[in-house]
Amino acid sequence: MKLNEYGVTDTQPIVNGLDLARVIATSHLQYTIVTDQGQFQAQVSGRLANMAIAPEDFPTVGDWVQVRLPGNSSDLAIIERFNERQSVFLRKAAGRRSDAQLVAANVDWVLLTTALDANFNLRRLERYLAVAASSGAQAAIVLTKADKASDLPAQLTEVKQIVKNTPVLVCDATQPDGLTALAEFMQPGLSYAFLGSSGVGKSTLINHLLGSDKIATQAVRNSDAHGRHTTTSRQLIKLPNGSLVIDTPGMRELGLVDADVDATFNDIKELAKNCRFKDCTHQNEPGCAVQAAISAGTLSSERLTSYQRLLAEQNRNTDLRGKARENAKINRMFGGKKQMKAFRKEVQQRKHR
Ligand SMILES: Nc1nc2c(ncn2[C@@H]2O[C@H](COP(=O)(O)OP(=O)(O)OP(=O)(O)O)[C@@H](O)[C@H]2O)c(=O)[nH]1
Ligand SMILES: [Zn+2]
Repeated sequence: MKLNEYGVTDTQPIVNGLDLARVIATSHLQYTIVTDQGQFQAQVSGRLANMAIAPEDFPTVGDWVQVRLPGNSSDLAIIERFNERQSVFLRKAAGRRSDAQLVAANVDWVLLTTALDANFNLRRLERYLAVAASSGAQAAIVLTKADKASDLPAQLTEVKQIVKNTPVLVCDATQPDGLTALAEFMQPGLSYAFLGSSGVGKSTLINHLLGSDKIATQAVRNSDAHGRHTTTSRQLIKLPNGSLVIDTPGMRELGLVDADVDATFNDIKELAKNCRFKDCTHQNEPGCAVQAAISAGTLSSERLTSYQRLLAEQNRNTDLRGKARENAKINRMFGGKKQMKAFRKEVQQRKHR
């Protein structure tokens, strides 16, 4: 097994005695990693676990890590360090928790997938573009189900207006050569992730790309430290052409925890520079250049609404994430907010003695 089959080898210096590895699956706090020596089950070192305060402080699929390999191959490898992440995908944790969950790291290209059938939705594409813009990964658009397109040329024109220079790939899984454009786009050694809502055809695409290697999406069995067999689903999938697909469950339902809405709507940002008021909300202020563009037909009012909605959602989530991190820190350092206040009071009183 060669590690460089699992991605473009990272160039950060490796500490003496440690080995470079890539995380290919996670399951609770256990990780499946690949090194030049082969595949191992791993856990994080006590030092890393102690320093961690938020989910993004733990390894995730796609991470490059430095590990101490076990003497005995049935023992766990220990993850001692992280290498710097080139891209990160976060989502809002389920339920009432305002926390973020880390979904994947070091994706080179995020493939924003949307269907050309009745579910075709430009607003959803704008949302995905905003997530991609803040992730550190490059974005491409994958349009699926071309056989069900209502008007392919018109739909393509609409997409291109929104995405500017982002590559656009059209797929039809019902045709023998319907995925050629996508397959040719994907390069060996680079990591890709499909981002798109349920039913747009992501699994279908991955299975077609896997061809006769379909087996690779099935669960892998590993022995853990105690000789028990654990089953983890493989989340970093090697395609026959050498490219890699990161397909973690959370990748399919990203919210806007981390998004760059402004980057995606820089046409509106540019227009807004000409509004009379600096804090114009583009609703009914006099001298609003954005409303003027809508009246002139050069900007659609749907796009403005989409921008404002996404911006509000982004601001809400950014606040939540900052607060969640802050609370986690306080709990770790003081045991809670009350204890922190008591501690501060104590320090103040000492100063005055
Ligand atoms: N007509 C048509 N149907 C397709 C095409 N690609 C996929 N489908 C169908 O669309 C449905 C959903 O496809 P999936 O690949 O399961 O979609 P998914 O995005 O992986 O969905 P989740 O697993 O829920 O995230 C299936 O019934 C596919 O057969 C296509 O190019 N044309
Ligand atoms: Zn305005």
